[in-house]
This record gives sequence, structure tokens and C-alpha cells, in this order.
Amino acid sequence: METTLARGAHTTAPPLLQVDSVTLAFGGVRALSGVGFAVQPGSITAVIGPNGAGKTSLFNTISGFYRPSKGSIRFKGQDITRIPAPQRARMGLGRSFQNIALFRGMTVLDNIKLGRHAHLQTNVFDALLYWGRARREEAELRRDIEERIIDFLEIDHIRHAPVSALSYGLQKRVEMARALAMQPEILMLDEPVAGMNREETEDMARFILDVRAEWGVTVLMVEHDMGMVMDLSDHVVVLNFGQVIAQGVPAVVQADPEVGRAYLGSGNVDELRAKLRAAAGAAA
Ligand SMILES: Nc1ncnc2c1ncn2[C@@H]1O[C@H](COP(=O)(O)OP(=O)(O)OP(=O)(O)O)[C@@H](O)[C@H]1O
Repeated sequence: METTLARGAHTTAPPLLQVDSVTLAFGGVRALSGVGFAVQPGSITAVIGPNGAGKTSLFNTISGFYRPSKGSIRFKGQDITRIPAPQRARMGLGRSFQNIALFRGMTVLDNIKLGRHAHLQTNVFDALLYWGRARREEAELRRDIEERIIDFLEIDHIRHAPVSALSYGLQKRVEMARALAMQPEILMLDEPVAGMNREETEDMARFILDVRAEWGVTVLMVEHDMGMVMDLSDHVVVLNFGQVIAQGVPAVVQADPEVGRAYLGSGNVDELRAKLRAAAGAAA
């Protein structure tokens, strides 16, 4: 795996996404407590933390599925805390899900097209009135998908295959394709390499780096594979019990004893890394 852009190269620009003092509770359970961090444009930012730390809750709050009881989320300088999820997607927050959320009986192409529909200007009623515009949009949609995303993710050979026939690694790639079809400014990836073998993980890491380098898409991911997080990320945010316990460049986070304690009860992140790699190998 290689990192193509210098780390920390984007830290002076105004943040693309700003999460500020976000608190979220489910009944008596505080999933997030005063969480704050910024995502710089063009960066790869990773959120890590032990099971139950609040990573999925945070992702759901940023993408608009949950509304925080306190705090705010700003995207491109605009407060989006009260904006519904579909509108956030149209504004440029595209995401994938931890457990594959593809339509298994549908083809790869149809699944990807569903992502792009978030952006179509034409709704059903408009379509009846402005049939020509709808057709033009459909044609543009197909071209965009076929020429850019499918080629880019090297899934041309499976475009007409039902998703159910694909390996897990390919399904995750299709999910990324669907998120990209939303033309996001921030691509939010929820555990992009979970359950993948080493080769699939390295392929996905390459796609993540390329999507940033070639398309200028900013990446925010939740990921358990510590090796990948440390190799790819410009900025790492560590959650534990719903709070940010450390954040910074990978080397700083890796050296933080509290991060090690949060995972293992020791200060040894290298051990954690080895364990996670072994677990990923065993799952393959
Ligand atoms: N819908 C919900 N209702 C009630 N409690 C929830 C809900 N979602 C999450 N929680 C609780 O909030 C806390 C944070 O959970 P969350 O799933 O966000 O953690 P996570 O870091 O994503 O965990 P994992 O790595 O296992 O996916 C946990 O205590 C969890 O039990």
C-alpha cells in the first residue's frame, strides 16, 4: 500500500465538514458526548474506536439519520444539523453502509444508478410534463456512470451481473460505486474493508487513494483495520465511550497511550495492529 499525497497538506484550508460538540443519546445511553473534529478538503480522515464507541452513531448523525440533542454539524460552512438526510446527500455527503445495503437481486448497474438518482432534478410528476428533460438526464446518468465510475472501479465485467452472484469484496466495491454515483464532495465509507482478505483490502485502499487523488473527493471513513487507517489517513479521530479521546496525524494517535488503553488495556497499538491483521486474515 502506498500513500500518494503528503500528509497534513490540507490543514490550513477552512474545513469542509465541522462537527462541533455533538451529543446524541438513545434513552439513557449516551452514544456521543461533545464530539468535535474537522475534515479538511482533500483529506482522508478516519474515525476509529473499540466496539460500541459510537462510530456508527456518529456517521448516522453526520449523514442525517440521527439528530443530535446538542452541538452542530457544518458542511461547506453551512449549518446542516437540521437538514434531512436526502438533502444532505444532494449537497454532497455520499455514504456507504457497514453492512452491505445493496439490492441483491438487481444488477450492479441498477444498484449504482440508484445512488445517482439522489441528484436527478426530475421527479415523477415533472417527468410526465418534461419527458425530454427526463430522457436527457437518463442519458447523462448512464454516460456518467458507465464512463467514469464503472471504469474507475474496474467493475466493467460485472455490470450486468446480479449483486447476489458477487464476492463480498466486489459487493463492497459496488457499494462504493453507488456512493460515488451520488457525486459526493465527501465520500463517507463505513468499514470499507471489513471482512475482506488482504488482496481485496489493498485494492480498496488503492481505490480510496485514487478517488481522492484523481477526483478530488474528500474521504471520511470508519474502519477497524488499523493498518489501513494508519497507512491512508491524514487525520485520525479516536472515539471511546462516545467521546473523542485522541485525534491527529496517525503517528501522534498511534503513540497516544490512551488510545492503546482504550483498545487493549495496555499502551501497545502495535499489538492491536497485529491482532487486527490476524483477524482480517482469519476472516478471509
Ligand atoms: N439505535 C440504537 N438504540 C439504542 N442504543 C444504540 C443504538 N445505536 C447505538 N446504540 C448504543 O450507542 C453506543 C454506540 O454504538 P455504535 O453502534 O455507534 O458504536 P460503534 O463504535 O459503531 O460500534 P461497532 O464498532 O460495534 O459498530 C452503544 O452503547 C450502542 O449500544
